[in-house]
Formats: sequence, C-alpha cells, structure tokens
Amino acid sequence: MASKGVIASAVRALASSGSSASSTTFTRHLHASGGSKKIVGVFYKANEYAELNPNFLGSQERALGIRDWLESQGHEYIVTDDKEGPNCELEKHIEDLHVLITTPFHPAYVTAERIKKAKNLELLLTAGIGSDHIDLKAAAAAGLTVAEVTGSNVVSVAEDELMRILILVRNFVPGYQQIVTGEWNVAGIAHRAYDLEGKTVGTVGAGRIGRLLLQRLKPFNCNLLYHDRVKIDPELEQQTGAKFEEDLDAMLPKCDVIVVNTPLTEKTRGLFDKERIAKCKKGVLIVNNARGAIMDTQAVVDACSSGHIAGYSGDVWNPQPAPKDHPWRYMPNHAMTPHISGTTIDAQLRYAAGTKDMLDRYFKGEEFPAQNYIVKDEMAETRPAKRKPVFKKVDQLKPDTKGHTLVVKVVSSKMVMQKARPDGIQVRQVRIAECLVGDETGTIIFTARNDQVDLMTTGATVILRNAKIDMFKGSMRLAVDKWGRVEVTEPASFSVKEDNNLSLVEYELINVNELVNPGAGEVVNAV
Ligand SMILES: NC(=O)C1=CN([C@@H]2O[C@H](COP(=O)(O)OP(=O)(O)OC[C@H]3O[C@@H](n4cnc5c(N)ncnc54)[C@H](O)[C@@H]3O)[C@@H](O)[C@H]2O)C=CC1
Repeated sequence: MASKGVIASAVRALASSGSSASSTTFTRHLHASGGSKKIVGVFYKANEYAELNPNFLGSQERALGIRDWLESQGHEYIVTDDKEGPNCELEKHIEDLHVLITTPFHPAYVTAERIKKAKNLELLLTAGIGSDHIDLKAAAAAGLTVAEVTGSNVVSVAEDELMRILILVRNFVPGYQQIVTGEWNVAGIAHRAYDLEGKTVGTVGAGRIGRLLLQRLKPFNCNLLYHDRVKIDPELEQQTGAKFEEDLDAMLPKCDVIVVNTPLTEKTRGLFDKERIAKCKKGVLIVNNARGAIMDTQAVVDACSSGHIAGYSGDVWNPQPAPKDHPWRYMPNHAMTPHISGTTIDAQLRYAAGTKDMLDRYFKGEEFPAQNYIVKDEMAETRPAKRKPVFKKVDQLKPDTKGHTLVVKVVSSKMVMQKARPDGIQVRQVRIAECLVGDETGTIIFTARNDQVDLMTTGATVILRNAKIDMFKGSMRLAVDKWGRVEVTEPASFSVKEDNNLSLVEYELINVNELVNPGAGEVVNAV
C-alpha cells in the first residue's frame, strides 16, 4: 500500500467551485492500509424514538446497523452525537481515527484544524448527500478520500420540496396554527391562498433532485423553468416541458415559486443575497432544501418581513442544529423544519447500505462507485506518474491508444441502453448513450456511461480527460473510464468538422511482418 507520494485530486465539489487541490506532497492512503481500523460515526440522537422503528438506522443508537458487521471483522466503532467544542466526544477520537462517517442532518464540521489533528485519517464518508460540512480543500491537500452516497435520498428530498411548495402556495401553516390555538378565521388564510396550477416554478439547479422535482411538478400544469450550468436531457425537457434559463437573473423575475437545488460551493455560497432576492418577483415563494448558506440569512429575514418573499420553506440552516435565537425561527411567513427531508426511513436504509458498501470496498482496496467521490486521492505507486495534460485534436486519435485529453463539442447524443440493475437493496440505473463529439479536425463517437450521459448534452463543450480508444466492430470509439473524467467547460469557439467522422473508418488487424514500416507492432489503418 502506498505510504507516500499520494496525489490528491478534488473531483466533483472542487471542480464545481472552480478550485483545485494544492500540489503539496501527500502522505495518506487511498484504501485501508490493512489491520484493524478505528471508525467513528457522528449521528443525531434518537432517544425515546430509537426503539420505535427497527429501521431507524440513521440514529446514533442504531448507527447505520453496521456495528456487528464492523466488530466481527476486528474494527473499532465509536458513535456519538457530541460533535462541537474542544471537549466533545468527537475531539477525543480525532487523533487516532481512520474513518469518519458524518451526515448532513447533524453535521460534524470537519475543519482544516481537525484534519490536521487527525494523523491516521484516511477516509471521510458522508451518509447522505452534500459534504460541504467538510473543508474539501483541506481534505484534498491532506490526500484524503471524501465520498458520499450519491442518489440515496434524492426522491425523499424531491417529494418534500413538492410538499413545501404546496404548503406555501396554499398558505397551510397559519391554517394549521389556527386549529391548534382554537381559532377559526377562514379569511385570515384565504386572502393569500392560491392554486399551483398555472404558476411559474423555477428550479435553480437541475441535477438529480431538481430533475425529479420537475417530473413531479409536471401533472400540476405549471410553467416549469430551470437554471443550471448544464442543460438536462432533451427527452426529459420534452417530457416535463421545462425550459432552460441560461441566465439566473433573467429567470428569477419570471418565477412565482423558486426552488433551490444546487450544492453549496464557493460559487453558490450567499447566492441569494439582498440584490438577488430583490430581482425576484414581489410575493415570491422560496423553497430551499439544498443548504442554508446558499441564502444570506439576514436578507431572507428582511425580505420575509417586508413581504417581498411571501413564504420561505426549507429544512436547511446555517449552522445546524439551528440555535434557539436563529432569526429564521422568528421571521414571518416561514414554514421551516429541522433538517429532515433526506432522512426518511427509506432514505436511511439506502444511505446505510451505501455507506456499508463503501466501507466494504475500502477494506478490500476496491474503487467506490464513481459518482460517490467528492475528493479522490490516487496512489502514485500503482498508477502512472502525473504530467500536465497534452490536449489532442480528434484527428490525432489512433486505434487502441489511451491517455487522451481533448476539448470537444457534443454534436448529438442518443441513448442506446437504459435499464435498472439490482445492487444490494438499491436499484442502479445503467445508462449508455452514443454521442457524436468533435472539434475543428473531425468527429468520433463517444460512448457515455451512466452519470456521463447527463453531461453530454447536445451543444455542450466538454473536456474528456484521460480518454481511451475502444475498438467496436473495427471502428474507433472514444470512452472515459474510472481513471478519467468528463467535465463540462466554457463553450468552445471552433466549428466542428463534421465531414471527417473517425468512427466511420474501419480497421483490421494485420501481421507485423506485413507492415510497410516494421517495428510499429500495432493495429494499423488498413482502409
Ligand atoms: N435537505 C436534504 O436532506 C438534502 C439536501 N441535499 C442537497 O441538495 C443538493 C443537490 O443534490 P443533487 O440533486 O443530488 O445533486 P446533483 O449533483 O445531482 O445536482 C446538482 C446540480 O446543481 C448544478 N450546479 C452546481 N453548481 C451550480 C451553479 N453554480 N449554478 C447553477 N447550477 C449549479 C449542477 O450542475 C447539478 O446539475 C446537494 O448538494 C445537497 O446540498 C441533498 C440531499 C438531501
């Protein structure tokens, strides 16, 4: 196992925030270095509720249901909900733990200071989605792996958002409060209760949750808009009728309801400040289950007080747990809850299973599912040394070669396979799309798999890093496996040379001694 020279590369979250890991030499391991491990989990306490449901796996008491499994393999498993301050239980274990499991619902803030103290730390797992409670730059610089259970609670959150939209549109909460306090005043509710039908709903962020929300909103006959860095699949656009808005500030004034569905990154922190909220329609309703810090706390309070925001609902706060004097508890027209949307019992079963799966892979030295990595380290000893990428043009690609980095435009994208495959208690969607990509020198078919499919939207410009050439029926196809990466980038200025499609050229194997230029010993173009 690697003991030094580990190179860290921040994958999804850092890429999205435009940051990159420093070039320090790192000293930690990607996968378990063998022997017994100390694993610490930080979960919310369930107290009297723990016994009420055997599947309440996300609680401190049930600790993801993995205690017996871990201990039977000789590992130590400490669980606590005590995560704040210098004398908390978590601090007592920071120095010698190997793996820290946290959740966004009761986030243990993994600061650069804690990472520095954690000399044995190798792996940070988020049981759920959203690892912004971890200092990802510090984790990357320390050569740690950060991973989460991508997709585990997206249905739970999308359903919850739909509920919050309806609660706000119908002015439900004051009605409920009247009943509890013995009142009966229909007018007090009805003067600002509406139908959802015909209203314009915009999601800021149309990733897994945003897309599920659009699908769920479709039957309500709203006008659906979405803003994202990338366009969604044209099929889904057609199915939902959702329209892409490239410019967020142009979308906001059109919306009666805005739902926030982006991760918290350097770019989205404070995205909804005073100025941006002022751009929203007067009387707008806002739902935010993404992260509290995407909002400027005081700007939301002021806009709710003035009526510019007519209703604000969400389950995410900054910080968490929200202190008793958090102003969002006291502002008018809110429908806030503790952080609950992604921790339904169904979600807990999924993120517990996903966490167990990653621990199992970590012990065995296996890769995690690619979409789960937030920060990924790579062991220098077992992988080729790093060099600066040399950008290639499409017409330089040769059969059976690899290690290509190219900037290409997506000319077209066609789904050729889409099926569900059982994986433990989860069902994974397997998706394959054939995409024609190209630059000013030619085109080639790129085979996009699973999450890559979402990035390969027609018209997008993407960087294919460490791509390889697969031969398919004698023709070249481009692909990016787990050692590479697909990144959406700024639109390129070139026009694609569509009359030079390399995938239409057929190759056949011939003997080395038939070669005109002996010594090459490789597949040659025989056409
Ligand atoms: N309240 C809860 O219990 C939960 C909250 N979440 C939050 O929801 C977020 C989204 O989750 P998923 O949909 O699964 O993530 P995802 O990664 O599938 O989608 C995020 C989308 O946001 C877009 N995006 C990122 N930065 C952007 C920017 N600056 N401008 C415009 N678009 C941008 C991405 O392109 C992507 O399409 C998570 O990061 C997490 O913070 C997730 C699960 C549970």
